[in-house]
Amino acid sequence: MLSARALFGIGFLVTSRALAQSGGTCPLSAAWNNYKKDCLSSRPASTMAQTLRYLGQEEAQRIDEELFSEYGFSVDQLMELAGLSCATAVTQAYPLTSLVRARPALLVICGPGNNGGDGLVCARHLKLFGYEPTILYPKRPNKPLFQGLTTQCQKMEIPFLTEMPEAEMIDEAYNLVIDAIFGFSFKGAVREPFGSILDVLKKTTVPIASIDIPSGWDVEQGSADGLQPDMLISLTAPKKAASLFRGRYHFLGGRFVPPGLERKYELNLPQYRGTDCVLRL
Ligand SMILES: NC(=O)C1=CN([C@@H]2O[C@H](COP(=O)(O)OP(=O)(O)OC[C@H]3O[C@@H](n4cnc5c(N)ncnc54)[C@H](OP(=O)(O)O)[C@@H]3O)[C@@H](O)[C@H]2O)[C@@H](O)CC1
Ligand SMILES: [K+]
Repeated sequence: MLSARALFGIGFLVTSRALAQSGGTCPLSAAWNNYKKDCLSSRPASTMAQTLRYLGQEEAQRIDEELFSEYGFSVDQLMELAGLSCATAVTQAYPLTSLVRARPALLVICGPGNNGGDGLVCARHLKLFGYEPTILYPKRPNKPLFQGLTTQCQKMEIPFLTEMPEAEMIDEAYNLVIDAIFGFSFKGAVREPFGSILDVLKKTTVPIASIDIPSGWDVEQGSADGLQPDMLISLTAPKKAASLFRGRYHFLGGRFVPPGLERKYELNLPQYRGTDCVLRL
């Protein structure tokens, strides 16, 4: 038997196009809207917010290493789950029907490490979900993992830009920028070409969704004059700087933490709902 959520999903897909054209409403879309509203408005109890651990940089890196060394995961496995979480969170915060541009165009900016890899996976899933991502990937590591992810995006017919557009052009063409430039290994002053890219992003008015950490922020201290994203998707557990996030949507994703690891680091992760891979914090 199909779950209520699955029925809502099917109904949403079938009816959204017709409703967009007619401007009408129907009980099914009203039910879906209620479900969505419920997801978006369900903030955790204050006790949960108090106990969820916000990780320091070294701790986040240690957890990452343990997932691979002691728990037997591979990077591409966790990256796939992380990127899928990010794409799913984007669909919840910015559903196709809510986008202001005629085309559901998004710009995904990918950095040189695993955060950039999450961005490539996220872009691929967003394309499957009906969005039109375009990728900027200026510094590509010479490793099979990233080459494979790039090929997959190319085969999904996702265009790649050769240079960063001007801020005005981004505001005109895209509904959202996905910031997959730096994650929890970022340190020190930003080096080129990412300094110029972040300068342009700071001038844009289009919402920014940051994966794991707003890029350019110190992982623990944040950055007063840095990016101010509208959305943050914290992976595994939020990092300390996430307590300074002031945007509208903070999601937790990366539902892959084994119980022993959660206990060891006292992560106190909140309960995800049902089979969801993301949770709004
Ligand atoms: N366990 C989890 O939760 C999982 C985490 N995952 C994801 O991995 C992310 C962490 O990935 P990561 O460790 O590869 O590092 P990341 O932050 O992408 O950047 C490293 C790159 O940035 C560069 N760089 C650094 N500082 C710089 C500067 N100042 N200016 C310019 N460049 C600078 C640095 O260059 P280098 O120092 O090597 O020259 C290197 O190339 C994490 O946030 C999450 O998104 C998932 O994929 C899987 C499960
Ligand atoms: K980021």
